[in-house]
Amino acid sequence: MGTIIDGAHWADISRQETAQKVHALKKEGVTPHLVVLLIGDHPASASYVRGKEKAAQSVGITSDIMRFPAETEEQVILDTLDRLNQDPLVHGILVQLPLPAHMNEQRVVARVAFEKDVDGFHERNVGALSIGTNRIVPCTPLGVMELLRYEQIDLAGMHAVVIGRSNIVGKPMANLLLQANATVTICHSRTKNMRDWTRQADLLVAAVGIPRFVTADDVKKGAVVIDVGINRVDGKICGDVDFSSVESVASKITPVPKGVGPMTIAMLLSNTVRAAQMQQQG
Ligand SMILES: NC(=O)C1=CN([C@@H]2O[C@H](COP(=O)(O)OP(=O)(O)OC[C@H]3O[C@@H](n4cnc5c(N)ncnc54)[C@H](OP(=O)(O)O)[C@@H]3O)[C@@H](O)[C@H]2O)C=CC1
Ligand SMILES: Nc1nc(=O)c2c([nH]1)NC[C@@H]1CN(c3ccc(C(=O)N[C@@H](CCC(=O)O)C(=O)O)cc3)C=[N+]21
Repeated sequence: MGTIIDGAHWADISRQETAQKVHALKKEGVTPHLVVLLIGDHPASASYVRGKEKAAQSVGITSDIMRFPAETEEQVILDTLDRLNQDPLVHGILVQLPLPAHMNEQRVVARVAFEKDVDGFHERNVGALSIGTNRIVPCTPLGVMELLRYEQIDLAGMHAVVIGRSNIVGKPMANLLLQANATVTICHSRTKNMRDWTRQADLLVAAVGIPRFVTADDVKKGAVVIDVGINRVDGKICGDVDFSSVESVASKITPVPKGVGPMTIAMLLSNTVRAAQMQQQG
């Protein structure tokens, strides 16, 4: 039976490190400040955003949530972002996704000043990650890398298979694993005979968005399995991995909840401090 990776514990450790950095910044007269834009009434978003607010407070980061009705014109959001970009007291800006259908996600995300883009979604931050001059790295894949580091998993030479190629998770995840010298395979909805790939994985990262998509038959004995998925089934959240079957095959596995999710939030705080530090240094 595999060891369960305690994401809640590691997120706690990470937050303590971040709190110390916040303390040091405050001595220099800088209080890291995060602004979250919540547009529309996507039910999960409201609860995530409250979680972010609470976590920020716990490490001494101040935060504002700006709420906009779903029918808000995109221009209002763009103007708001322009103002926040100019405001020296704002260090981090996050636009909660998904956006209402009438908004152009790419255009909105591109409007956040890249220095304040604590999600790491701006093309400048994406480009930096891609050429290895990392600036701000997307929270979820960064959180996975931190978990692997805390668990002392040496990725060099490992075959890492990532299921999913989104800009938020799959692609940056693959880039980070490549930087850590893993051999990386990315699977997606057009991959043929996917099991042939996943069964070769020493590290398997599932970021698909389908409940319990990965089963024991997809996993090599002794593999490390990271479940990024957050799915709501019958009012409960579950991952993209069929935990009960895969647990007995994997050497280590993240649960859902209390796996990658809490690390994502911890990395948002860390990115906010990083952004404040970079703005402080000019
Ligand atoms: N824990 C956390 O902090 C976070 C969790 N999440 C969760 O992670 C999951 C993935 O999120 P995200 O990347 O944004 O999702 P997307 O829907 O943007 O991407 C899903 C990816 O999975 C691929 N895919 C879909 N169906 C299959 C299939 N049958 N076989 C193989 N690949 C498939 C898609 O392929 P294609 O490109 O071909 O369509 C796509 O690349 C979701 O459950 C989400 O809720 C997301 C962000 C943060
Ligand atoms: N601009 C933007 N940035 C994001 O980072 C972003 C986003 N939009 N939109 C939605 C996704 C999803 N996401 C999660 C973060 C934490 C948990 C989390 O902490 N989950 C807890 C459980 C929470 C619960 O019980 O509902 C856990 O896994 O233990 C989940 C999901 C960030 N996202």
